Amino acid sequence: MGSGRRMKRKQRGDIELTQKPRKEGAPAAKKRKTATAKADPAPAKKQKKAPKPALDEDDDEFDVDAINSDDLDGEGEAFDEDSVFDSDEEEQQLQQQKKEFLFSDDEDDDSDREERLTAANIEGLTRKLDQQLEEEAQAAEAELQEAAIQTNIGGEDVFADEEEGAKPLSMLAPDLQLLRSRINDVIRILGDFSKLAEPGRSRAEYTAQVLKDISAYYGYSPFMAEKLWNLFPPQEAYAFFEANETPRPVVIRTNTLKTHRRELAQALINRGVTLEPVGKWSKVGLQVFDTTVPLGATPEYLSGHYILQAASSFLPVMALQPQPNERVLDMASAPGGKTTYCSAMMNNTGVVFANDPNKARAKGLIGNIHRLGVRNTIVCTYDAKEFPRVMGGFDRVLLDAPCSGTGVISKDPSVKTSRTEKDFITLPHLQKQLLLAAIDSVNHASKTGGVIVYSTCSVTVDEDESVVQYALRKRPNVRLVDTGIPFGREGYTSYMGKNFDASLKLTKRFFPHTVNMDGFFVAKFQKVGPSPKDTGREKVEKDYDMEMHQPIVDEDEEANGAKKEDDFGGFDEEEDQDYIERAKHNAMRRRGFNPRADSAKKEESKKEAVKEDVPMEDVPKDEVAKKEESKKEESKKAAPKKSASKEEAPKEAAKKESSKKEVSKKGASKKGATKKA
Ligand SMILES: C[S@@+](CC[C@H](N)C(=O)[O-])C[C@H]1O[C@@H](n2cnc3c(N)ncnc32)[C@H](O)[C@@H]1O
Repeated sequence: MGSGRRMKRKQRGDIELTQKPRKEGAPAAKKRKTATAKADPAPAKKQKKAPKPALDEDDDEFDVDAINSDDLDGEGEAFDEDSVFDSDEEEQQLQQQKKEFLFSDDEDDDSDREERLTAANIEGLTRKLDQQLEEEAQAAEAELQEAAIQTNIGGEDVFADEEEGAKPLSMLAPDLQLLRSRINDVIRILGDFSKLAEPGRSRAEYTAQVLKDISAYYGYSPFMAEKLWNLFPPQEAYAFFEANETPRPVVIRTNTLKTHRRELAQALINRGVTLEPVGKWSKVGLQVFDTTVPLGATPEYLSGHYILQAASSFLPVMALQPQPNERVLDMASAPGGKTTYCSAMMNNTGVVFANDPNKARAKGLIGNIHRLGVRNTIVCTYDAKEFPRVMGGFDRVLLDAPCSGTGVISKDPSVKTSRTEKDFITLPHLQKQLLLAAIDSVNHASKTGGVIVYSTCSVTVDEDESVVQYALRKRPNVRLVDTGIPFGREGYTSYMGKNFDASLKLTKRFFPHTVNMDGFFVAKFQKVGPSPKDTGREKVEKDYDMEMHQPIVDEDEEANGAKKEDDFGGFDEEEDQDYIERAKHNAMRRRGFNPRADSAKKEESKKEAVKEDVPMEDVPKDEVAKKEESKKEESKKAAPKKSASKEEAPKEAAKKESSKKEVSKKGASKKGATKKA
């Protein structure tokens, strides 16, 4: 079987993030066949059976035996060769799946208990598997035929068509079969260059050829093809490009504010949805294999029991680990998959500031917040670079940064051609600014947190490791810590001649071809000291700490107390001003604002008020005296001018006289009203 289809099959089934549906302790070795499949290909049908997902937590690998059996270079990682199932083993496994369906990692107290899948779900799953097997058998047949007709590009003579005077392939409508075959050949040669390369041909020539073919075959701009190619050894780059051609599994996140995963699974199974837990690593995710109902319109969806959310999008929140009663900032939050997950993890306590400057997207965010019954969120629409000037002192900050989207090409193929070199300058620039703002917004002295998580759905080093490296350099008061995510690949510590801090290996990369998730990057920082260059920011953190250690007076009690006295006494603004101020103060604290910052602002504006012409009762008495003095001075100076414009003077005087009357009338009626009451 050719590499392409075998990998596709793998993406559908073999490399999946779902938990292995076998009894705890059953030998893991059962699931796969090994390199014999390569050396001595079994009949296609046999090889293609049993695509059931089976991935342990550390299965961050993929099958490239289809391409080349050589180990990966550089980082010493090897491709997972044993991805092909033996038909007998498959059968056993299938039987076992039918018997068992584990919700062992469910969120309830009986967390490791095995639960049986309902008959309906088994049936659905089996039907789906049968269908897959059927499709794969057909694909294998087609591939055999295809192999039989492949004669004109063969062996290692990958430059043949260019040289023999024939029109280069690039000038013809692309013959996909030929391109694919040549890509395969060149990848194989690059994998064992000294043995397989044509004498006199350089590696660069082969690379240029394969990049041209990849651009044509998969539809990337030459720039993007090269950028992504450079991330991996040749065999793996090929697997990456292939994986971008197939959609990732549909995953939903259980909203634990409203239901439990087991209940939700049962409800959806009853509606004809075939699903299973997304993997041992998540207690809330469900992978959907098949559905007879639209997942965005079920009663469970509409009543907020789940949200459609890519598995990769769980990861930054899992790394962030927001705790109940904390104060969290989600800097770039729309449409809110991660915000609402934070709220669920915090059990609707504390406060999450969900920020996104894109107002149209913020509407979607608000919609999700309402639908999912989230009540601890404040939505704001700042450019996140404005933080922490807007507010600081957070326990945790999530920056799920705007990015080029090179990790989600299967969802948005326009990324293949729309991104230019300029994007990989401007986006990292913005990401660096945002990450510094995220760091400076966190309270390093937070008793529970002091954590910043930076994530992107891009796989380019410019937007990931380079940004993190920049932040480490600019903010020595943060250090990288383990993300706590049990799978994924370590971040790069060196790339194309650039060396990064050794701690970069604590960051995590996720690739479509390794874990069958969207490409993603996650870095977790711990803030260990105040931001050094900005004492103002330190003060914000100190102020916030002091505020948080004073008891919050219950606003309702206060209001009731005030009302009791108020029943017949009328509303005297001056007398109640104290209550109003205190209530405002408490309300601000509850919402996470620093009331002191506000009172500092008020002081400022009082000073301003002296300069401007504002009502005297709003200005402190000594300021009033000063103001009176300066007014007298001013009127002395202005006197000659006034007499110069004689015609204006009477009108002005009349106006002032009538406005004085207005004011005194209003004052009288106000006093009268108070008296009446
Ligand atoms: C990757 S998306 C966020 C997805 C979101 N975290 C979720 O899980 O649903 C990036 C977001 O960054 C926002 N964004 C762009 N520029 C920004 C800026 N200067 N400050 C804050 N957010 C920004 C975009 O509007 C976009 O919604």
